[in-house]
Amino acid sequence: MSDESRPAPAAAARTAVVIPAAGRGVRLGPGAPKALRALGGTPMLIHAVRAMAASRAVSLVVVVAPPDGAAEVKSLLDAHALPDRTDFAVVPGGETRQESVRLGLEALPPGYDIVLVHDAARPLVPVDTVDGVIEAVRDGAVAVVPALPLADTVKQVEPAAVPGEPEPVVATPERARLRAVQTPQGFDRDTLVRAHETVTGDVTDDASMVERLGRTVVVVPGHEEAFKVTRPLDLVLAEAVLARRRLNDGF
Ligand SMILES: Nc1ccn([C@@H]2O[C@H](COP(=O)(O)OP(=O)(O)OP(=O)(O)O)[C@@H](O)[C@H]2O)c(=O)n1
Ligand SMILES: C[C@](O)(CO)[C@H](O)COP(=O)(O)O
Repeated sequence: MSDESRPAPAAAARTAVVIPAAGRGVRLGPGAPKALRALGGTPMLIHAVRAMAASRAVSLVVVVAPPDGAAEVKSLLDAHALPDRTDFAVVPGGETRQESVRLGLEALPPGYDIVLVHDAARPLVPVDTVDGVIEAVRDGAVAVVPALPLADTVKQVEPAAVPGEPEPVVATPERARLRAVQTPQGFDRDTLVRAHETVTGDVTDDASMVERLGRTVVVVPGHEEAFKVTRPLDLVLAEAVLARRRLNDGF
């Protein structure tokens, strides 16, 4: 079925979220798996779960835990206050983000027509961004990514033949047409499942798998606070954003 002929899901279509949280966090440095590290005294994963459950449209959250950490993640979810209206499940993840997302998708029960995929490593995404993605899928898009314009100019390079040597620039893409893509990414469930069943090779996000199916992916506004905690400085920024929120909220 083409994008044009796909009927928009009913406004009542149920939405589930898969949270890949099985990464090590190598770029963040030594320590516990990244999703379990503390942000403002609470594991990053719990912030991400709360950010998804903050949307009234979300009725199920499936967390994809580090392969040997499913029991620990279950205990964490039990130990933290989470909304009653949302169901939670935990499954063990895989070697790559792609594999972890696939394992999360396989754990989804029937009855959820819209699926979001959200990095545990983006703990501070605001609920308006989550709702904006869901609304765009409800309006008929098969794949939706939140994204921001770039502040830096981007160069395409020829990787250096010898590591450490200067890399020759081969092109400067027009910045006005580039976007930095975040999560949650939102999908028509059948389309995302097909993408994970058929697309092979290295990809860094789920929407690019849908692109490879030849389907249209659309962009909605992302948010500065939906940044990914990847390197140590990102954790400093996340702590500052959280402290500002707590000050503004008066707790
Ligand atoms: N095998 C993997 C690898 C990554 N992820 C998840 O995918 C998200 C985005 O990945 P990234 O920020 O790259 O996390 P890590 O893989 O943990 O980071 P690094 O590459 O620095 O090790 C994270 O929530 C991470 O837990 C996952 O579920 N399973
Ligand atoms: C999915 C993602 O967060 C979109 O920006 C990103 O591609 C994940 O990349 P990473 O290599 O796992 O950090």
